[in-house]
Amino acid sequence: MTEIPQGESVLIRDVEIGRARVNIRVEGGRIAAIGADVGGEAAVVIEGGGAVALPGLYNTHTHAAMTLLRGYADDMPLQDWLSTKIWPLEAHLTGEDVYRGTKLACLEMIRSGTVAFNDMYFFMEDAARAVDEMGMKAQLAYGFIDLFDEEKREKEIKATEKTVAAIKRRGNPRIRAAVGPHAVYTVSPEGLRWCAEFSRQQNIGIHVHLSETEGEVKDCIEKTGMRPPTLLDKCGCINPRTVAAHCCWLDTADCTLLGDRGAHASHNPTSNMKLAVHRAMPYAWLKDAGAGVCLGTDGCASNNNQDMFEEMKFAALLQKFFWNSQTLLPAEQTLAMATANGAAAMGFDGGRLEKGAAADIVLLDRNAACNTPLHNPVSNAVYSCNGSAVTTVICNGRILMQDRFVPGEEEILAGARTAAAGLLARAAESQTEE
Ligand SMILES: C[C@H]1O[C@@H](n2cnc3c(N)ncnc32)[C@H](O)[C@@H]1O
Ligand SMILES: [Zn+2]
Repeated sequence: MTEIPQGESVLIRDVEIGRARVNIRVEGGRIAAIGADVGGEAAVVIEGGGAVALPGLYNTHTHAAMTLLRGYADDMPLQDWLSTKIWPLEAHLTGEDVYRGTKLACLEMIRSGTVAFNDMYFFMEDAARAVDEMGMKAQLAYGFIDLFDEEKREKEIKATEKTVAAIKRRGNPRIRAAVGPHAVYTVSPEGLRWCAEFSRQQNIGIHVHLSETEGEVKDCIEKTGMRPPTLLDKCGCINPRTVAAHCCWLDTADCTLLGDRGAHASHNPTSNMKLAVHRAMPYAWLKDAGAGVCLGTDGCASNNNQDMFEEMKFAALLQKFFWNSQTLLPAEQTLAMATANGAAAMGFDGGRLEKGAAADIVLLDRNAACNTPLHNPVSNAVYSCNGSAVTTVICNGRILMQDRFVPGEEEILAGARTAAAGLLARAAESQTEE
């Protein structure tokens, strides 16, 4: 088999949702019916054999093509890591690299049950091509970094306009454009204001890094007299279309601001622990304030994989550990962060196993060790399994993986290896020229 048979109608027979054994009928990319008696003719029939069914996972913060940088620079402080290792290597990236790196990220995400991701990177037209081919959903933003320089700002504005136009031109409802002002320490207030205005005009999302480190907050206060969320808000960047990644160093007033504006905070516990940002996103304050709280992996240079099952476990554990509470972020809420909340943050209709919702469905091996015994499928999904328990993934009714088969896997891996080697060779060559 080189392709997976697809059809307008899909019948998934005998899966477990909660404590019930049911069938799921998919029509035209949506869930048409769920129930023990659901049946009828279908173009494609999947035998679940009692597999655990979950909603597809939504990864709300990543830099997908950074798969190519996996293992390139570890165990360093964040600013040092970005400025001495990551940015110098990224300067050598090509569109083809981003295409191949994003294909690898999609493969990894599909294999671990993710159907949609929120991406901020460069050469996003090439990322869009990768997403299109892989059948996932994504919100793609060009990483806007003007470094407080006017000339650079003009270039970033042009690059953002070009990216958004190209993505919109595709007319693919699975692929959305967003603006991506990187952070308050890399984008001038003028740049932030332009991003806010452009996203309003274009009716697209905003994807930004926010209050990741204590240093970021201190510097921002010193320079502007404002905490990062207030500065972003003054520039128009905090609203219901905003996904703010990290949000580690928020105080209660910051959380109230995000909640009042209806913005979304993407928790990235693995990256935060690895980069030792020394504080966990205040989940309880954000939730009390009414902000959206969702979950992301961050890029592979700080994670170093794209497995949202691992991310769920780390989120639930980090919250408990850091805030010293055994009851904080229970399994059900963790799964909601990774599914329905993520879909809401990205403006997609999905992440729910309900009639009428987009058919984003993930099946987990019922007989895997991590699912044995099956007292509580949600507990197993969050605390016991990782992405390798996933056997079948459906996104908007299209089957992206069936019985652990993803079309084109070998070529994707070979392409990414070649791209990664080429990238490092170009960087080394330019060093010897200097
Ligand atoms: C879009 C830009 O964001 C950078 N990037 C990757 N990981 C992080 C992080 N944890 N914090 C800030 N920036 C990051 C990418 O390396 C790229 O330069
Ligand atoms: Zn990031």
